[in-house]
Amino acid sequence: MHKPLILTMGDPTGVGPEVILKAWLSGALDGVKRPLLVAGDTAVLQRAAHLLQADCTTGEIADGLATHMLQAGNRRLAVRSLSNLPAPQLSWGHPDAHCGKAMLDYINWACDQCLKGTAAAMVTGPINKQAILAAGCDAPGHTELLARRCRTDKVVMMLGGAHLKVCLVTTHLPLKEVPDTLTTEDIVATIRITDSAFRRFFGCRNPRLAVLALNPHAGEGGRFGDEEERIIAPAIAAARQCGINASGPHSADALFHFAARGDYDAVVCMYHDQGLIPLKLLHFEDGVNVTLGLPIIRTSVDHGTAYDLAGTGKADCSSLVAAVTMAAQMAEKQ
Ligand SMILES: NC(=O)c1ccc[n+]([C@@H]2O[C@H](COP(=O)([O-])OP(=O)(O)OC[C@H]3O[C@@H](n4cnc5c(N)ncnc54)[C@H](O)[C@@H]3O)[C@@H](O)[C@H]2O)c1
Ligand SMILES: N[C@H](C(=O)O)[C@H](O)COP(=O)(O)O
Repeated sequence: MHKPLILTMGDPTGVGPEVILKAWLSGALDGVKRPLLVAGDTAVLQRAAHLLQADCTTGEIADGLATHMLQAGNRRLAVRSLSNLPAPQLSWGHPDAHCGKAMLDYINWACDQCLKGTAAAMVTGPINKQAILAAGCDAPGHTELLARRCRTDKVVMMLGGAHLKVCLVTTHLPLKEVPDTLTTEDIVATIRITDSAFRRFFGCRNPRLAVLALNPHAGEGGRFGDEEERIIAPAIAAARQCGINASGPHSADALFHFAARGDYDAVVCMYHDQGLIPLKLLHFEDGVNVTLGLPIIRTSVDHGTAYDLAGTGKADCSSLVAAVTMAAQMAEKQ
């Protein structure tokens, strides 16, 4: 029997519950060869089913990791109900600390199942970082939270679609702190983790990694900044010494064109928006967020809680479908 993929429901007041149900009800996940199990809250999922006008019933079960089952026609979805939120009273887009705690409980439980080997991978729905802070967790997102829980020092946030994959050296911090945060060691570690994950999970024998500059025109020989010469070029040289096919520092403005046409397997970016603007421009619908370097497999939707859409039934579930599909593919290579 295949181990399940656990889907964490994310913020109960955002679009997470809706995109999970939409993907399940549409049949878009039928091709996934592993059982799916939602770590969430049955009452909140029922509310999402109402929103989608789906005729969906809920029942209790005790079946492996599941405690409940949602049924719509002949479709069944296993659920581990980990919170008992007052679903009808939850206000769309306004998660309180109880919602924040629930989001954390879903993630921590799913992570622990993956660490124990009772699940093959986890796929996360979008959370609200303020709400988890209100519940006592100061991690800026899943990436850091999972790194801590798995006791892993260095992980890499990768977002990707068919045409472009970006790996970030720095993630959630003020832009003005980026230059002082970049170090040669951290860039080398990002390149190494990316290289190893692309060999293992994405079928690349010798991954072609483009490493970006920080400044315009790669610093223009020092005229527009010296991070390229001081920090980034030495990292590329060190990676190449280890046999990694890394090149750069490339000017960020032009490089994405060549990466998207297939000249590189991944682009190593110095900061969040450097990588995620081109990525979401090309792949907002079908992009997947993956944490590389963990001892477990974690993929995620590439979008957030979309409060402007929450409660309307209009959220697109393509990214969730892509994230589940990628988790299943990665699990085959575990
Ligand atoms: N994986 C995660 O947990 C994750 C990822 C990104 C952002 N976030 C969080 O989400 C919150 C909102 O962030 P944001 O506004 O930057 O990004 P967002 O992705 O929530 O919204 C940006 C825009 O994209 C649209 N959008 C998002 N998801 C969509 C979908 N499934 N279908 C159609 N349109 C969609 C929204 O309506 C909005 O116009 C923040 O708290 C952020 O930290 C969480
Ligand atoms: N930077 C991600 C994005 O914009 O999609 C996002 O905030 C996710 O962060 P975590 O996976 O760490 O929650």
